[in-house]
Amino acid sequence: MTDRSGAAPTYASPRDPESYRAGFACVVGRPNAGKSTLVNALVGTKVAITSDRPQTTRHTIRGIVHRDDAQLVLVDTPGLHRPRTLLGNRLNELVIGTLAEVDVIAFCLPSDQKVGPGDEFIARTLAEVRTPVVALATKANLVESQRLVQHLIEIDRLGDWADIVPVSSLEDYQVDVVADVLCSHLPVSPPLYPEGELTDEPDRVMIAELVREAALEGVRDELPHSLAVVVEEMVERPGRTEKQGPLLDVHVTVFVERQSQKAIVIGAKGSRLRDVGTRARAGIEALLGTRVYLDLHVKVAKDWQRDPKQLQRLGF
Ligand SMILES: Nc1nc2c(ncn2[C@@H]2O[C@H](COP(=O)(O)OP(=O)(O)OP(=O)(O)O)[C@@H](O)[C@H]2O)c(=O)[nH]1
Repeated sequence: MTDRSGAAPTYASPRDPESYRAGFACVVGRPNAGKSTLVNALVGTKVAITSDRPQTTRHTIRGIVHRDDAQLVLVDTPGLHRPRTLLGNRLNELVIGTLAEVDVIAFCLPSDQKVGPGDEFIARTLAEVRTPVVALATKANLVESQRLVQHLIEIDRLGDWADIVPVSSLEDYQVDVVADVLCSHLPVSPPLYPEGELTDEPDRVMIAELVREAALEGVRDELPHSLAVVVEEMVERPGRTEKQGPLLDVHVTVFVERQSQKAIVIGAKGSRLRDVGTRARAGIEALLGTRVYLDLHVKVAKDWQRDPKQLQRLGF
């Protein structure tokens, strides 16, 4: 693969090629289990989008952990959940396909919640693939030690795990242990990606996620499941002087399912959409390192979650 500038990539020179490991890990768990936060803690910078609302991670986002002894490529999956709509089905197909291809799976089970039917569903799915699974008691800082022990026992009963590790991504408790354990399951291999690369997610997907995150912020209804974002076009504005500097025009469409949801996203006299645009633009400028003019449109695509044609158009 080539990097964005087109220059020849520099690969890490492993200290000991005989023992250097590299491979893929997939992070699964029910919605809100702490998957994205774990990926960010492992990689050490924000690559996946977190929110306190379930299922905000629609796309598979990779973060890459570079170590002296290993390179761990993390695949952050959408919430693995029981399919209710066609979208749910597609997501689960995507997740299962990914599970079979990776070298190790991290299964997140939040310590502040009992092991439940959602976790059992995922455990059954994991039992179908041969990939080793490391079970993680996430958000360990949220509970007393007695409750944590109980949680670890419940996890142990749930399936056949390669390891079980309690972790808190926010408190940086045992994040390094999780990295060690995941790396121990990778094959001996030269590095797969150039050093310093954190994510190979295309800019468009990251931009769409930034807009989606901004559009969801503070909305207290069922919008998360009804919102999809498409980056239609990214073009450099012609005729800019050197003094003005480059400006990138980014045209984005936010799809909602119903007219009422469109009104929520736009807000009174467009006030909310302007805020969404301002927040998202700041993130996009930070991501791309250039000034951006963000053009946001909200469109109603009726029942897009259930319509195969619409799903394809929206990139699912
Ligand atoms: N206290 C505490 N909260 C955490 C920890 N890890 C994650 N959280 C919180 O749990 C919530 C969900 O975390 P995410 O990382 O977005 O969860 P996710 O599994 O990626 O969620 P989906 O994308 O919905 O599947 C967020 O509000 C996080 O801040 C932790 O170690 N301690």
